[in-house]
Amino acid sequence: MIKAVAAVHDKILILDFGSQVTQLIARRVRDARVYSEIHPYDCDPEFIRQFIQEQGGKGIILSGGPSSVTEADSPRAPQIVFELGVPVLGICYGMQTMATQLGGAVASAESLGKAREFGYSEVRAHGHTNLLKNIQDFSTSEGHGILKVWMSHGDSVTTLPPTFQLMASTQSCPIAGMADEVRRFYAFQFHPEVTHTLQGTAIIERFVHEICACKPDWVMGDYISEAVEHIRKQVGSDEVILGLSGGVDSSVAAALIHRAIGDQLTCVFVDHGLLRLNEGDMVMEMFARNLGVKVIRVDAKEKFMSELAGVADPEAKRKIIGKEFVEIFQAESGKIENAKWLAQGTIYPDVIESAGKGKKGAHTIKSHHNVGGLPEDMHLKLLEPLRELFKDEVRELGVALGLPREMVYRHPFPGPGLGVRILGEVKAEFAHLLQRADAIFIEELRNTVDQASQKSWYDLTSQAFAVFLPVKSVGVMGDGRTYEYVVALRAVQTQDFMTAHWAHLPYELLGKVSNRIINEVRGINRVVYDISGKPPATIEWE
Ligand SMILES: Nc1ncnc2c1ncn2[C@@H]1O[C@H](COP(=O)(O)OP(=O)(O)OP(=O)(O)O)[C@@H](O)[C@H]1O
Ligand SMILES: O=c1[nH]c(=O)c2[nH+]cn([C@@H]3O[C@H](COP(=O)(O)O)[C@@H](O)[C@H]3O)c2[nH]1
Ligand SMILES: NC(=O)CC[C@H](N)C(=O)O
Ligand SMILES: [Mg+2]
Repeated sequence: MIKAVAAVHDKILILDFGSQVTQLIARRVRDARVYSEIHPYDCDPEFIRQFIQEQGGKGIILSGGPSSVTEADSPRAPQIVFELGVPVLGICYGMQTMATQLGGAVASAESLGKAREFGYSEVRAHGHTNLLKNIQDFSTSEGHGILKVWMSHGDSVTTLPPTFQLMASTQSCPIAGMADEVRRFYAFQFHPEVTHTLQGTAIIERFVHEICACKPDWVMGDYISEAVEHIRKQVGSDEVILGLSGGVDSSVAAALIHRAIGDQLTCVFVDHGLLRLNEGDMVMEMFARNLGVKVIRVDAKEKFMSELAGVADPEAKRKIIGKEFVEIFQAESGKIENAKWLAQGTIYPDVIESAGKGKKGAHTIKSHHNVGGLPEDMHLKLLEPLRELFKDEVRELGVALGLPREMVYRHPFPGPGLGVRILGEVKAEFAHLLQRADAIFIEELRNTVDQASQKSWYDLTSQAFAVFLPVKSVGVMGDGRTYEYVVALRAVQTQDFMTAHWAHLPYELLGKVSNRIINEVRGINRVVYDISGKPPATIEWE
């Protein structure tokens, strides 16, 4: 979250022990319209004291994490967390360290002779703590409340700390929740922050609104004014270059930064030859019309194509594209006096999927060009005001900033563009074929309205595009033999782009798109539809 926040909001401190889903805790707290900040578990105790006693902090949440409290030197919460008199919620590792620090005991699955527990579980909610009262998914014939939750742990609390009572249990995890209602310390072994825990939002809302007594007063309008103030402080009188793609994120970042620093911002739009059909002209036109921001268009088609020639490996291509982008940004910044910052529309999913930097044990799925690909010696400082937001929040912010709906609700388009949609080696010839096939697909999605919802299939899908497969297959057209390339269509539905379903497009629509592509794009004689979800596939093919 933006750190320079006025003390007027009630807020929650989240201490991060390195979980993959810590951001989701902040997300759920934000959904409850309460401001929160994430800080590392080992931050200065004096910072924590000030946060709580001087800046409106009303409660603390301890995240999960990959360590095991049973190991020597594993992380602990600063003791002050338990001494400030505010409510504390421990989640998974957060529960385990709370138990350990307050006099309970934790053991590993191995030492207990049990299996580790990952995924769906049903938890019995015991007693009537203030946190869980009347929150349940269903109740059993004996009248026990049951919560459907998501678990991900090896260790478990085996002895409650003195003064704690049992709050939840499962067969395999007898202490799945614990509470000390006098001190208002609560903890769960399961993860209330993930959407698979159906009552998770209700639990987090109960914690922040009722247990911590935070006012639900955090809205996008505040986000804007606080982000604006923060950007002004950070940038001072420096000039800022922003990588503008015409996509949602960089457009919203541009509007936000422009609101903060006006003409100190110059946007750089790179045409790398791997954009959608006519995209370059459209982006320039859209910006001139809507934003009143300075935009420079850089034609780098030849440079990108020559650097990519002969390279087939997806990660290698991504790294080259990332490097070329930065070189252009550096070169452009050299032309502007006092340009010291590179702004990008990086959002939270880019950050997690790319590297999970600073997160022990996190895997790199793919290097998003704007995160993994930046060189060490870049002389520009990074300004990324959307780095902790999810896509739907970025859209909400865009609307609040007054951007037109057509811009804010466009499907995302990856920075490396068709470079990761032409499998293997990128060639200009393939890019031309793909641009036309893709444009037909998008046009038909826009023009086909679903009767039930009265929405177009473009609006009913989160992202849709064509992929070029560099394999040839045999066909017959006009009695003649063809031997040409294949295009795959991809359309997905997703909320946060972290997981996605393939879209069940109507057969008639798919049929029409296939017909048009094969008839109109000479060089393609076969169209297939991708029916893989994410996971196990990803949205893009590379
Ligand atoms: N052609 C481009 N020219 C300049 N900068 C770009 C270009 N493509 C991507 N970028 C930079 O990389 C960032 C990440 O790209 P990404 O595609 O994730 O976001 P976006 O294009 O702003 O939004 P969307 O996700 O809706 O496509 C952008 O915010 C932008 O700063
Ligand atoms: O700006 C970007 N630079 C990249 O390098 C990149 N790779 C994937 N994407 C977009 O991220 C979302 C998730 O995509 P994946 O499921 O393929 O990882 C989808 O929306 C993808 O289009 C990128 N965006
Ligand atoms: N998700 C977590 O916080 C896991 C905590 C701890 N590493 C365990 O396996 O039990
Ligand atoms: Mg984009």
